[in-house]
Amino acid sequence: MNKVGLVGWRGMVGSVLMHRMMEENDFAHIDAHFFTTSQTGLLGPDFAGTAKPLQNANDVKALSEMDIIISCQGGDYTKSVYPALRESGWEGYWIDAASALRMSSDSIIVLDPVNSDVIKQGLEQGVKTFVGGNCTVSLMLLALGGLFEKDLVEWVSPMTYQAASGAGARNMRELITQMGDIHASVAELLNDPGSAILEIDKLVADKIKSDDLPTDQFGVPLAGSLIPWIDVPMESGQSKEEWKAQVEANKILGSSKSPIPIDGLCVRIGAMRCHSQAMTIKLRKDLPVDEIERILASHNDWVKVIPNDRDMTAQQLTPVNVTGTLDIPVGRIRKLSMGPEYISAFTVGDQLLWGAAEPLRRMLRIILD
Ligand SMILES: NC(=O)C1=CN([C@@H]2O[C@H](COP(=O)(O)OP(=O)(O)OC[C@H]3O[C@@H](n4cnc5c(N)ncnc54)[C@H](OP(=O)(O)O)[C@@H]3O)[C@@H](O)[C@H]2O)C=CC1
Ligand SMILES: N[C@@H](CC(=O)OP(=O)(O)O)C(=O)O
Repeated sequence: MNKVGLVGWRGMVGSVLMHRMMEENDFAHIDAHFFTTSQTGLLGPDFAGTAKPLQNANDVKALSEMDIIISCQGGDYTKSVYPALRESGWEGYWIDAASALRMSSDSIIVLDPVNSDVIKQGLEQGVKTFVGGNCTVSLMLLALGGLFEKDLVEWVSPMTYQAASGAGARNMRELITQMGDIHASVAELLNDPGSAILEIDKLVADKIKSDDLPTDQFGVPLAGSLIPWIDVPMESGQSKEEWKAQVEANKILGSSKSPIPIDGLCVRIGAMRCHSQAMTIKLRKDLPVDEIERILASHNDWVKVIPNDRDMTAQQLTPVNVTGTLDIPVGRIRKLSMGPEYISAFTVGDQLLWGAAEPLRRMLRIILD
């Protein structure tokens, strides 16, 4: 059985990965070894049967005994350990959730329902480094996979509505704390049906702007507000999250030599773990909406076309409906007034499942099979 080293298994992404690996019985196919950067020697988890002491995730020699390593530990860890591991002569498979190695020429960004051909070819050519894509990119490609596969997309402008989880576990906690503090500041007035809504609104606005709302993680209030900037600035004026859309999507699709333009604004909103995206798409030709829907729906097992109907949209095309599932609903598909080749679409996906953990465990199974 292949020895598989798991690093970052107790973090947020890692925990979701462990849960999915248990659901899919992945541990029955591997000899799992658990590593840590901070708890070496403590008893590890029992996902794979018997719990064993945790190994040191910075010990290159111990890592080099693995056939496959999956890391959800983050980019700093990858940057510090991966080069030393490869320099030591290790030729195993490295599967990573972090962005650090995504754009390297010797890595492949994995999203097998969309790029199984690129993955297969890479494996045949001896590629050993496989990285999960940025969450918004993977979720967009799963939703629009049918149109990309048939080369029907001239360009896409995705405008995102990204959940707090993308910024990390502490940010999720901060969002909930902000929500609670805001509610607490007007709880008495809310309980009084005769109270004036403008008074409540003023107190809420004062609370959100006040220094006592916790903002250590996001830097500014998110509850009752939004943040139209994610990640660091690029010279182009894009945020790094916006820059990733085109470069990563085209690398996944294998179209980097003549890239499809993909660009829009990325916005953090007060959702918990589902990213949503409103997309303007220019098609290469005028297609009827029902044909577009058929192409989208038949691309993979997780995409689900939601008819452009008010009630169905409000019930099904939401973070609340999608959270904790692998579903990729896509709806609001209609022609835009700019012309017959212009369509809108809206999609939602769980950014910890298809956005982070799921492509990694599927890559593991592809290597094992
Ligand atoms: N959050 C996201 O949406 C996405 C994240 N990623 C990538 O995954 C990386 C990890 O992200 P994420 O899972 O959110 O990070 P977390 O902060 O949840 O976990 C990272 C590591 O922190 C250590 N840690 C310290 N204290 C605790 C604690 N109380 N509970 C759990 N872990 C603890 C663990 O390492 P140890 O056991 O060694 O101490 C853990 O593996 C990111 O840096 C990013 O590169 C990729 C896609 C999406
Ligand atoms: N940046 C994403 C989450 C993430 O971890 O992205 P990446 O894997 O590209 O670093 C967000 O904030 O929603």
